[in-house]
Amino acid sequence: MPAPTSAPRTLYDKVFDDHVVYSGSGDTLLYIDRHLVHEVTSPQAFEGLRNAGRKVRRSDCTLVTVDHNIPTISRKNFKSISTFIGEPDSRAQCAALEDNVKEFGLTYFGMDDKRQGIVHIIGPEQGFTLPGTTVVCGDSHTSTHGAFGALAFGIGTSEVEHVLATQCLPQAKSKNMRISVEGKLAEGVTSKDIVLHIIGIIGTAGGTGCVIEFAGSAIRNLSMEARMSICNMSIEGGARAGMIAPDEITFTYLKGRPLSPRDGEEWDKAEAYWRTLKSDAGAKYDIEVEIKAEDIVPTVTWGTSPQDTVGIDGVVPSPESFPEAQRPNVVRSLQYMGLEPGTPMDQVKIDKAFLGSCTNGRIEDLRSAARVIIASEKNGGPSKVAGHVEAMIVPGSGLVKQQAEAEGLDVIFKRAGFDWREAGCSMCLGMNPDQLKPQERCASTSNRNFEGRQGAGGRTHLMSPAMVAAAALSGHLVDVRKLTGTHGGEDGGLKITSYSDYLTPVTVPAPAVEPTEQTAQGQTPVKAAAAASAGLPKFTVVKGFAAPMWEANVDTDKIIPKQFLKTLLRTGLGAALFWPLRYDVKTGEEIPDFVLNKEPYRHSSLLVCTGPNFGCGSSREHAPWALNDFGIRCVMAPSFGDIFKNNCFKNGMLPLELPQADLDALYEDASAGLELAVDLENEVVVRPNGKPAVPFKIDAFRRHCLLNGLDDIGLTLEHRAEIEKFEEKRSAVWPWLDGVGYAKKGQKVIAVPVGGAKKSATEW
Ligand SMILES: CC(C)[C@H](C(=O)O)[C@@H](O)C(=O)O
Ligand code: SF4
Repeated sequence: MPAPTSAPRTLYDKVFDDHVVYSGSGDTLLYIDRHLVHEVTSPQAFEGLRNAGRKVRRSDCTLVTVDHNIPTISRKNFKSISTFIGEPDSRAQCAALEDNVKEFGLTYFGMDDKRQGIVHIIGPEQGFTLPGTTVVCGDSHTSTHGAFGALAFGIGTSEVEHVLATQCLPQAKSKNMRISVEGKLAEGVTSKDIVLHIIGIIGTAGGTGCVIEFAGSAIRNLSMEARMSICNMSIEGGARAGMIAPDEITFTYLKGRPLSPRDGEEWDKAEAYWRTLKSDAGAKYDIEVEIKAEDIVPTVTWGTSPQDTVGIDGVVPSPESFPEAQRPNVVRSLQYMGLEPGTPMDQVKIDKAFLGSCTNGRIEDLRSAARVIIASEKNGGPSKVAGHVEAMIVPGSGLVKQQAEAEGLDVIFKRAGFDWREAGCSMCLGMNPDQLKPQERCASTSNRNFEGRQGAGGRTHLMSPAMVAAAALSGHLVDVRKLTGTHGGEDGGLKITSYSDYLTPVTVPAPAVEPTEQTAQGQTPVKAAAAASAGLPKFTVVKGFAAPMWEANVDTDKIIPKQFLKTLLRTGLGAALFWPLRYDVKTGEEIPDFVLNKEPYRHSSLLVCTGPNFGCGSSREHAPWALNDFGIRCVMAPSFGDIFKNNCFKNGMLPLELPQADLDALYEDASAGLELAVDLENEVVVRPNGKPAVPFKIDAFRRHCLLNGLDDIGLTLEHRAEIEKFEEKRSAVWPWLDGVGYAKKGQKVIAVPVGGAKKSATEW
């Protein structure tokens, strides 16, 4: 551990420092307290463990569920995944997860368990997510958990394997960014509007390389649910993570949760530590953004990037209102969205409404939508979902559903014509049967409006749960305040009446299951023989044609869309690389103009993109796998999405950041069909015809690993002694972090009943 410094530190600095296992010339090795696992990004990781003969180091700190692939229809007749999930690839992925949790002995909330839900909803709900912890998941929206003052970030599948095997991750320190939102929110404005407004200002690359701390009075006044919605979308702002300092609101939320520290001495000790988790006065931030709460109005998106935001009182923008370089993107977005510049946003008609996802699938989100329905009815507005609209409400977890039903919210929704579903990711991503049809337009509480995100050709407008409810009732996007009235009041007029005026709220009884002690340490010793590196192809010189691209913010949904994430393999994705740009959605034919469909670029081994933020969005390692499988081993761009960049390194690929002028020159060479050579040994890109080479510098440790094809799990395991020492200290200083789980004392892990044969002893 480094000696604590006396210089003022940020919240992020503090949590980072408290998890340093080892700090050498390369990356720092960080200890990971909590690992959440879902079915999409884990099969190849478990396979990797199996192949290397490795075990899961801390099953007591690992929590697993299914969420992305599962249907959200009634589970009344649920017997098993294999009979319930119709789509073969989805079924296979979920079945693989169930086999893996059995084989590796992990705590799993399956479809017959009320605690199942979207991975980012269940962690906080269970008290698995705690202040001051490091939390990871093979999923970009792991940033959600930062709402508790945790350092929580998305990782790729290779890193999932790394954490399973070692409970550690090599990490470089990110920059500190603070976004302060001061003042009082206007009526009808919610945390979703805050975060959409922020992303509209900073852009989807605004937080690249940073951990954002959200601060200011408007943030401090938010509930935990609202804070989670904000941190959730830090990733849409390009950041590695978002954090909010824990306070009384956090402690009250956590008290009594199944995996929270136990009341009494343990809780007191934990709370005393948590109270130290705030930025010191005078702490330095690399970037500061200040936002006035009163400037924020109910906000919606008009385009195909989360930064394409506009107030509901605004109009669809025209390409001319953007800097010239951005215009082609804007034109493409408008075309995709089927929108005419100048159209008032509140005249945009919708076909579907979706309330759910890890951004807004929590109980408060459902309450907020229910209030709008009641208020509208009271004010003589629409009380039923518009005739041409299909609207669905998908609780984020079985427990959210149970709570909502206890409060009678389901009755309000069903009476108004909303479809009331079971927990899952649902239409946020459309990896399951809930999807938009081509050109269908959806008002959605999710977090991404990328092309094809909710279904091929589907059109997504992001907004708050209150705004989605209002749009569903009105049949078009609308200012929620038109339905609720503008009565003022503490929560922006949305509490003009309460659902409880209609129905008696019932509180769901506290969980019966107590967290129990568990033999965490040493239960999964790593065999020395197994620690040997699995090895990667060496990266020395890669020479060949370079595909030229100019687009900004090429997101991973574009590199490899959701329908290809159901594979259990790392290979075979090359044919689907850039699917939405490469093939016609309707006919499946190649689009002749797309670069990879032209000669000589069908044989590219390099890619030059002049637009920034390549690989932003989701954590899917499928993106570098697809590039690799196609034959592209190096992407050159001005900047990269953080998780994508890491994922490339983990696959022996080089994401090369270069200055704009150099990229422009390389783009020209590439466009002329000339070959380039990336020479890592000498750190130069060699250009054709004797043109001056482009020099570059990459981190020495990364370079060493690439040149030698080193698998960094093996490298981490060389620090076994330091890891064990850290674990000893962790048990002494933060004892509440050990032995979480649902096992009875003496039992190593819970036996998970897969397929509903018998109820888990831990069901509550
Ligand atoms: C499937 C997963 C890799 C992905 C993510 O990382 O975000 C998904 O949750 C998403 O929202 O796109
Ligand atoms: S963003 Fe959507 S798909 Fe991704 S984890 Fe959240 S709900 Fe699931």
